[in-house]
Amino acid sequence: MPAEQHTNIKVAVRVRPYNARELEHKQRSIVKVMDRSALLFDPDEEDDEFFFQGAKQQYRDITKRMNKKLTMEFDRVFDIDNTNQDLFEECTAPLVDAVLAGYNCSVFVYGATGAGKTFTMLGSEEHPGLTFLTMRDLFEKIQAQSDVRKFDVGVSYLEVYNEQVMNLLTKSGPLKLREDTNGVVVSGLCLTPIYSAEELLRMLALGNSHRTQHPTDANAESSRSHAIFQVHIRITERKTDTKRTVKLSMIDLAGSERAASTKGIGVRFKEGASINKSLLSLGNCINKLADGLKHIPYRDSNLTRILKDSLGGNCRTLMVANVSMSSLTYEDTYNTLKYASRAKKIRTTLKQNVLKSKMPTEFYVKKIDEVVAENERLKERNKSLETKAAQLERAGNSGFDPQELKSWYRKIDAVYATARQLQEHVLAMRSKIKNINYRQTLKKELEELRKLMSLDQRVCQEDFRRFANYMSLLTSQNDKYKDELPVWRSKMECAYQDLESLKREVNKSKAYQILIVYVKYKDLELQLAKQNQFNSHVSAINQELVENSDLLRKSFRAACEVLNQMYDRLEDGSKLTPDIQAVYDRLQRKMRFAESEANTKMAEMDSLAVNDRLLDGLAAKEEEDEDEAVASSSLTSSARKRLRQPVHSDDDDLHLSLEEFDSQVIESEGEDLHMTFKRPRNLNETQVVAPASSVTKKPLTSTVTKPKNAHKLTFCEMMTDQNVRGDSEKIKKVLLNSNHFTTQGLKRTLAAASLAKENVKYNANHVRKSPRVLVAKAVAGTSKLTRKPLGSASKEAPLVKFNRAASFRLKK
Ligand SMILES: Nc1ncnc2c1ncn2[C@@H]1O[C@H](COP(=O)(O)OP(=O)(O)OP(=O)(O)O)[C@@H](O)[C@H]1O
Repeated sequence: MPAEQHTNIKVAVRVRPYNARELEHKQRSIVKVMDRSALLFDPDEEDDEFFFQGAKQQYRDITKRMNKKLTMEFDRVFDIDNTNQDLFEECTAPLVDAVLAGYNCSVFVYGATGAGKTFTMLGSEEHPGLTFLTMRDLFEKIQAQSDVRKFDVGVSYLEVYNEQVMNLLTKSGPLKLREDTNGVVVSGLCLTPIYSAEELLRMLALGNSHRTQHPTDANAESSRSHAIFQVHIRITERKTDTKRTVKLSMIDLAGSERAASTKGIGVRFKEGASINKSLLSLGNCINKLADGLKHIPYRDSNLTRILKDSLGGNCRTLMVANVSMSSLTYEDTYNTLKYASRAKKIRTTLKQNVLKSKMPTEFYVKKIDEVVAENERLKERNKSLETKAAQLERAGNSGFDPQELKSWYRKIDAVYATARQLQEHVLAMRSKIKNINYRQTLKKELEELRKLMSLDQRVCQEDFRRFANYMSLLTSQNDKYKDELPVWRSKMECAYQDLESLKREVNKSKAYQILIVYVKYKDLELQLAKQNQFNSHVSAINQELVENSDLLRKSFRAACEVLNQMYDRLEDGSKLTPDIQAVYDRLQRKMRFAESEANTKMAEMDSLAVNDRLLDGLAAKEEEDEDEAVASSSLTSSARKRLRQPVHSDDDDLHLSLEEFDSQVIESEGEDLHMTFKRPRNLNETQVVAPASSVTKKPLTSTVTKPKNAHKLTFCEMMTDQNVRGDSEKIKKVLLNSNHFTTQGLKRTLAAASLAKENVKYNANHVRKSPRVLVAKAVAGTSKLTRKPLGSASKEAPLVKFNRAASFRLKK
């Protein structure tokens, strides 16, 4: 229990200087400040000289009343030159410390109208009053202590006007007063929480602007009400969590006045009466308190009810009595000083407020309301966050347990990793097999060439032995791979089956929507791996080709040198027979033909037009021509064979499933050389380019049903000699009538069929822009051409030759 202290109300008197009106009346001073704590009221006037007929008299003017010459003592007396800052430092700064130590404190100013109460309490911008200075100091000290203590500050600003209690901050009222165990409580008064000195001062300014003021004779800005500014502070010790609530009240009373001095009539008179009534009650209370009486008539007025705590309760109180030094306010000043003297005698009982809250219930009601509102706000926010989270969960993972999804991902990763490893292994083996096959083929061709060119049979036999050894080494290597391949392929098939069953599982799972995306991604990864291997395989084949062609070039150059030397010698020795000359000429022609073949190849590449029959025709013609040209026959034949193979465009892609892919590969092994893999157009599908033989002899029609093959067939049909030679107009119609042809196809075909010139009205732009219109114009029934079987390609020399120039013209 905190110790109680008994202390008297501190009373300070402040004397204000003369105002303009007082100076006008040249009144004498009735207050003389003796020292810091004493003053002399109505001093004896040694300087109050009496003159009669121009001469100074020894005796006083007997018509004048006797001076009171009252010496009065107070806790502090402030003379006219003391400032508000002086008052603050000496009187209210210690109170701030007391408040923060847990004591309730009150400061009220008392005095007649115009005595300087408001000037002292509120001040002006240049001379800030006690309230401003005290509050600023309070907040600075609060700030300084915030490390060790927590402060909750709330303010209220009340006005008692004509006995009615109004809230100056909200400009509302009248409010009722009631009493409870904590003392007098203002019903419906809400404390406004504040967090900085600036806020507090803003509140003060707001309240002041709402205060009732009217000019009186005594004061142009007379406050016609009592203003009570209260700061409630809850102090929580951070270490011990000890709480205490304290209150600092700053009270600016309305001026005590005599009706005569203010000359109030009507409303002003009523105001004055009311003010006087409450001040009279205050005076009574002060008197009784000073006399130590038990019954104090606080209830006589609302002002005294509100000030009950400050006057006779647990409060450290400072009363500032404002007086004017002018004899004009003689009575008021005397009364004020009398009251102040009486008040000085009042003793209050002080005790530190610990735990026991002196905050009004309204403060807690407000606080609880705030907490409840905050709670509601947080609940709402929580609800909306929960809804958002649920939405995100639904959108993001369809409400699935992340752990469950993780285990799915792990499972998918594992199955795909196995499949990928096996796929890589199988494809690598197959690439090696193809490479070895290809190398063997090329080496064989070279060997045949070398044999033809070799003159020394013994050297030839020796070389052949080494060649045979090398070939058998390659063969044994290849056999080894071929033996192993089925085992690995079946493993790969199993892995693919695992993939399929995993996909079925995924399809049935609840997390289907998420997992299917992941599975697709893994599929793409798998296909990409296959694509990369395909690229490596093509590079390896290319390398073989480069090496081989290098050898060929060297051999060919050497052969040509020998041939030329032999020719020169024969010619020099006049041994050049017509037969030899004919062979030589044929060889020369052969070389020219090779040049034209190269041109044809270039044109093919240029236009991407592929005409199997045309090539077949060329090859047939070539076969006819080559009989004696032995030296180049082998190579030319293989070249022809290669030419016979269809050059696969994207249009010829054969879409196979993974299983078909593998079975097809095995069938074709040894036949196809390097066109094993085909670049997948759709990465979700495995694609294989079947070997030429399987396309021409036994098309994989079960899975290959692309309509563009029909285009190819029609194309081939059209290019038969019969059609071309017979009726070029007919071909044109066939072409135009065929809806299997694309613009590009038509263009190429027209070029290939040398129809460009005569087909003036169907120029390239027509063909490109409106093939359908052209088709519509075509003669009906011309498409009923009989199809010739593919194998029945004419052995006759083709009449249709590729016209590259026409093709260029068309492009333009
Ligand atoms: N100590 C002072 N120094 C200078 N001027 C002062 C002083 N005290 C008061 N005054 C001036 O005297 C005039 C009246 O002062 P103030 O309004 O404070 O009186 P009041 O006691 O509040 O009057 P009321 O009771 O009618 O409101 C004001 O113009 C004020 O500036």
